[in-house]
Amino acid sequence: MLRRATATLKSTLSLHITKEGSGHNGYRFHRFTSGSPSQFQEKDRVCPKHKDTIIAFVLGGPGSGKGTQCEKIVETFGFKHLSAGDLLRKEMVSDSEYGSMILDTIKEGRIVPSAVTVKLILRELASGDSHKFLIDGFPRSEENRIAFERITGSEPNFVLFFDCPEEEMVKRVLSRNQGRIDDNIDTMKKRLKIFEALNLPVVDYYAKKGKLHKINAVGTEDEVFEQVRRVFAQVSTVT
Ligand SMILES: Nc1ncnc2c1ncn2[C@@H]1O[C@H](COP(=O)(O)OP(=O)(O)OP(=O)(O)O)[C@@H](O)[C@H]1O
Ligand SMILES: Nc1ccn([C@H]2C[C@H](O)[C@@H](COP(=O)(O)O)O2)c(=O)n1
Ligand SMILES: [Mg+2]
Repeated sequence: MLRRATATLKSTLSLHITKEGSGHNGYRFHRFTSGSPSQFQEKDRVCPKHKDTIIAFVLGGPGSGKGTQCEKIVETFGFKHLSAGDLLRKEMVSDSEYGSMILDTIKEGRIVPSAVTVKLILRELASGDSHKFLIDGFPRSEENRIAFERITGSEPNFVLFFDCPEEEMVKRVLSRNQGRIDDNIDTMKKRLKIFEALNLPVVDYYAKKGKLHKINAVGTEDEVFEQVRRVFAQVSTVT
């Protein structure tokens, strides 16, 4: 039987979790004592305890269509969608002490420190009773990946990668029209460089582990989703 969460997330970079407990979905919390991911120890772990927990990371360059496809996956396969970018934007406009740091980082197309992003993701993983998660736009770097794996002690079940030519990504971002501060050509150029330098190594890492499902992101939304559907049919037989 699942117990009610009693964990309190203290709003600090050091990710202190002051009480032990578990969420409806079985995420257990342990006491955090350290600040940097490299300092996390075995006892600091936040573990998915629900035996059927499924975590899929959703990767791809800026504008490759991650968010669009995640919405379709939610409708069709009932996953909970966590967008790291959306969580950071929400945190940015809240009263958070990290607000201005997140704003500056996103404007410059850089990556927010993992301690902040992982904390926001863990909070979502532990809330509600879902146990099937799409984590969109994360990990964006090896630092993100290592922090998540150290803290949760778990790896994604599988990883989707939306492969899209730069030219197409630029076209999509510049016509997105959602008022995002990073949807301009200067920030986009920086985001593409960061994507290549920091995110592609993560993509390679999961490819080598046999967890990566590469999707051709060029085509209509429905054409792309047909490929996604095939991946879910395949993984549902092995997860
Ligand atoms: N297959 C597609 N063909 C054409 N346009 C698309 C396609 N998929 C998504 N788009 C459009 O491209 C834009 C970017 O898509 P989306 O926001 O899903 O990308 P993203 O990968 O989440 O980007 P970001 O990393 O910047 O959040 C949106 O305006 C969306 O409507
Ligand atoms: N793991 C992440 C995810 C996102 N960010 C920041 C930097 C991105 O450019 C921005 C927007 O993310 P998106 O909505 O495009 O997924 O948010 C980050 O620092 N770390
Ligand atoms: Mg997105």
